[in-house]
Amino acid sequence: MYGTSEIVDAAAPVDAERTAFRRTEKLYKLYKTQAPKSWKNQAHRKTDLSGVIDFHSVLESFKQCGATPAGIFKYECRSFNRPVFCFEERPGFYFIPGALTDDEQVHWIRESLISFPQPPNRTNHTEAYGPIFGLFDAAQNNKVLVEAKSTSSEVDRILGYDKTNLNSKRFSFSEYCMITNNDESYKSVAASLLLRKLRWSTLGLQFDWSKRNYAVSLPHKRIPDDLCLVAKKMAVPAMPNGEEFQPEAAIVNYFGPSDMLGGHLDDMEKDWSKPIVSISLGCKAIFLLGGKSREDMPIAMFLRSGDIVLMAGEARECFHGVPRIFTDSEHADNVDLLSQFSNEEDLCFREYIKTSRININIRQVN
Ligand SMILES: O=C(O)CCC(=O)C(=O)O
Ligand SMILES: [Fe+2]
Repeated sequence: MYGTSEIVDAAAPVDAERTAFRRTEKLYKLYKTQAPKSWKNQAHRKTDLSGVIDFHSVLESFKQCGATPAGIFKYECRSFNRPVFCFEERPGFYFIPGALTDDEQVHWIRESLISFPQPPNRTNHTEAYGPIFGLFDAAQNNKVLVEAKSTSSEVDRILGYDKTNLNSKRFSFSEYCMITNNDESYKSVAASLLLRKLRWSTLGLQFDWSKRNYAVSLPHKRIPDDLCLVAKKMAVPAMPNGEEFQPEAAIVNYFGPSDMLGGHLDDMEKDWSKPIVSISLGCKAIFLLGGKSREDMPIAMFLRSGDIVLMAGEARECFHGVPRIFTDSEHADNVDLLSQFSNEEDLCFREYIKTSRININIRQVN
């Protein structure tokens, strides 16, 4: 539940200097109130959501009366048999509400947590720990990541350590009880904490965040065939006639309760006429679609689990970001999704996705 007390915006006079994108981000981002710590549920500043476009309502009213709100139109595409909406002012942006079924959402949440962070795919933890295998399973079984001291080739084999790889960091998961002898020389960290702090994993061609380009020389696997199929199928409305989308890389973003993704452009791919196919899973979020300048007023819209957006052509030049995810039961809009994880063995998925959002965005690089 949202509380009613608010913190006053300390930076009000500075606001005039900020860009329209920053001002809108500020409007929607999560602010904790300065409520006493003893309050059971920490209150949040109430956000005015009346200006946020809800494409599920747009779709419902379109079904009922065949009309769309001003500035939005239904995109007609003969080779695509589900509703797609566009903005008159943002050519190249496509919104496909409820594109994935519940079963498909469950599948991609499992894959995002189990398979996608597996080496050779890199994650935000690779830099610190080297390649780590079985993160989700380790978190589920309360394991701890421990620095491997042994140099035996057997350990190398188990850890998948490649002697030709200059990154010689080697960590592996261990039963908690195995490290209780308190040997100070061993660095260790709980798998559950690493899972909570998982921010991204990269599939296919690996993206190098420090150089902001695709590191083609890094070892990588092809994007899984089933993900390629979904991306090709969903990309159709945004593809030039007769051409097929060729998925080569994907970034998986993992959002915790107070995470946001600041305004940015994705400009490292060669051909901007090809779309980015962006899949939302888990908690509801607000997506901001700006213009070509940070000064252009962004359009705010909700993204729910199963929604897909495409950004191609001119929309590739538009700033965009995710200022907010909703993890409170009133706004998260994930009751149906959570009910899909009701078996005991699915508890760990349920606990994770109850307060998280996952975004898989798939790209054609060349
Ligand atoms: O999380 C989202 O919906 C957008 C992600 C995004 O823009 C990106 O990863 O470049
Ligand atoms: Fe992006």
